[in-house]
Amino acid sequence: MADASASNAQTQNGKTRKSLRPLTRLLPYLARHKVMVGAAIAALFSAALITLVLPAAVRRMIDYGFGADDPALVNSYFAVLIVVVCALATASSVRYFLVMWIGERVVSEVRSDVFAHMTRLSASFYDGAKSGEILSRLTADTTQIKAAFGASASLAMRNLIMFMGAAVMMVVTSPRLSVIVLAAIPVILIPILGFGRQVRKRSRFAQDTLADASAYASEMLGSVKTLQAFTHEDRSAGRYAASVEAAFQAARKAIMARAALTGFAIMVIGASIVAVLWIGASDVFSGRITGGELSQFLLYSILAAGSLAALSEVWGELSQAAGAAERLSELLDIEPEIAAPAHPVALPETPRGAIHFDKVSFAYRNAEHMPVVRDLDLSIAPGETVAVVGPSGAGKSTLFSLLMRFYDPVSGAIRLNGASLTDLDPQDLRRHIALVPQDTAIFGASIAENIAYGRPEASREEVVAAARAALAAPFIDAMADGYDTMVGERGVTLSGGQRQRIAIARAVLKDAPVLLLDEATSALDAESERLVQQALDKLMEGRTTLVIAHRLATVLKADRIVVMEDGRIVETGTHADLSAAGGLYAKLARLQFGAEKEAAAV
Ligand SMILES: Nc1ncnc2c1ncn2[C@@H]1O[C@H](COP(=O)(O)OP(=O)(O)OP(=O)(O)O)[C@@H](O)[C@H]1O
Repeated sequence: MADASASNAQTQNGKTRKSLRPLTRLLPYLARHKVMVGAAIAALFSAALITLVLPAAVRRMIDYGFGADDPALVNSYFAVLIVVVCALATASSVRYFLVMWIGERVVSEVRSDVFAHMTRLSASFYDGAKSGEILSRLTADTTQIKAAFGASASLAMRNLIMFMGAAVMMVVTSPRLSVIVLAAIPVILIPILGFGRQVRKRSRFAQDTLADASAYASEMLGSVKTLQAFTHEDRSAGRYAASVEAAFQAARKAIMARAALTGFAIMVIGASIVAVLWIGASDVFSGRITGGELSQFLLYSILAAGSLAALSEVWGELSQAAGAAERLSELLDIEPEIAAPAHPVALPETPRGAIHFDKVSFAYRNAEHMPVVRDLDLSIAPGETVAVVGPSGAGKSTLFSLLMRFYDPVSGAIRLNGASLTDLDPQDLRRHIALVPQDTAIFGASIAENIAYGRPEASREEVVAAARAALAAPFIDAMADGYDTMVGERGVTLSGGQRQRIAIARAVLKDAPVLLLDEATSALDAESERLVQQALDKLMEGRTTLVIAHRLATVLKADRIVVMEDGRIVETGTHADLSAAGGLYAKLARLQFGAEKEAAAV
């Protein structure tokens, strides 16, 4: 799989980038707005053509208007000029509106598509990706594309039309002088292409560096308390500054290449204009052309030169946007590993869930040589509660991930209600499972919205009922705005016990037949733990429950205890059986629950 950082490295060597071709990826977005694009092109053509009329009008004024010594004629020329100027103003403003509209429209659709795509990528992609870097692609790269599709593309087209029109008119006005000017064009164009490649390479590098810096910033700001606790302020600031500096240096090089390109273009163009004036002036003296014709020619050559200079700048910008489009394409090209099959089986509905692990083996992709689950067989009857215990790193949470189909087993099969998970639509599967994780994700929204995450269409009454069932209602009612209280980003304003009860309320609302509980006791005081335990007991009633158990109360209540070690099930039975057997469970129970027993005895 091409993870984000690996693909950076792959494209940084420049092999895959030679042209503006990545921009073609965006053409389907333009195709959705054919009318606006057509109107923009029409406005663009009109504005360019009107501009091309101006020098001819000036020439007629000089040669006939002033020469004819007829004020009425001069007046009519000026009147026509005003009309031309009005038409130019209208066409230009319409062009500006349409072109900018298209830029904004396309980029908002690209952003939505990239985000939607990212939400579907599998867990294994995120194991190796940096969310900050992806965020940078979503914002910085799309902004560059907006510039390209808005201003730059229209500038390019306008200047191309202007250049071609002006060049034709130059030849019409004076073929002799045109030869001098047109001879300079290849001298300008060839270096432009060379510089363009340089700019593209360097700006891609600048964007990549910036994305790395963003990834670092978002990670550090996300755990700012740890950062401050270890007094890493200066070190982190230094590291970020160094990344930003590297991005600046890369950008500086890109700017230098562009500056050199602009200077070079202006020099060659200016020199050829001076040469034209020189020769043209002597032609006027010798009567080969009129003063008006020379003015007209000069205006056209200035237009042509201006367009060419603008084109060289636009080429740089479009190249930058091509780099950005390429980075986004890389993201869009990553296929989710876990996807619904072409013809997903509908999950057989039974009141509760029956789960089968059949010779399941699994290793994480980034540690393929280290199987985390080995040849595991486990059947859980509908409505049964199975407690999974085992030392840290035994593979307990991985079992949950496999059941939610965040990953697929390397071998073996997992079945829910008799259907293999790989035959199901993952969304259908996950609708049947409620997960209460160890570390609950709380979002920067209201308490009610956070609970409704379990079932977004739930009514306020249902949310309140779920909060009551999860014993979260008392602390929510005590808050200033009750269910409308906004919690800080990632729920920083809630305590550990409160967060867990919100997670339980979500699961209550989801009302799924299978419940996966990852117990966490470390964050809770005795009172909160009692409340959380009561809420969980209620939630487990009548559901098939798989619980990673850390509490004695849970294992005592479970129908069966499964003991895992090194990805294998090493013991199965009840608390009494396993304690008597004197194996791993007896040892774990002594260590883990011994203190609880003593506390209970006091
Ligand atoms: N995303 C991942 N990528 C690579 N390895 C992982 C990943 N998640 C977990 N592991 C590894 O898999 C092994 C099992 O982890 P798992 O979280 O399933 O254990 P656990 O029994 O739930 O442990 P704990 O009780 O400490 O939560 C560990 O060695 C861990 O390092």
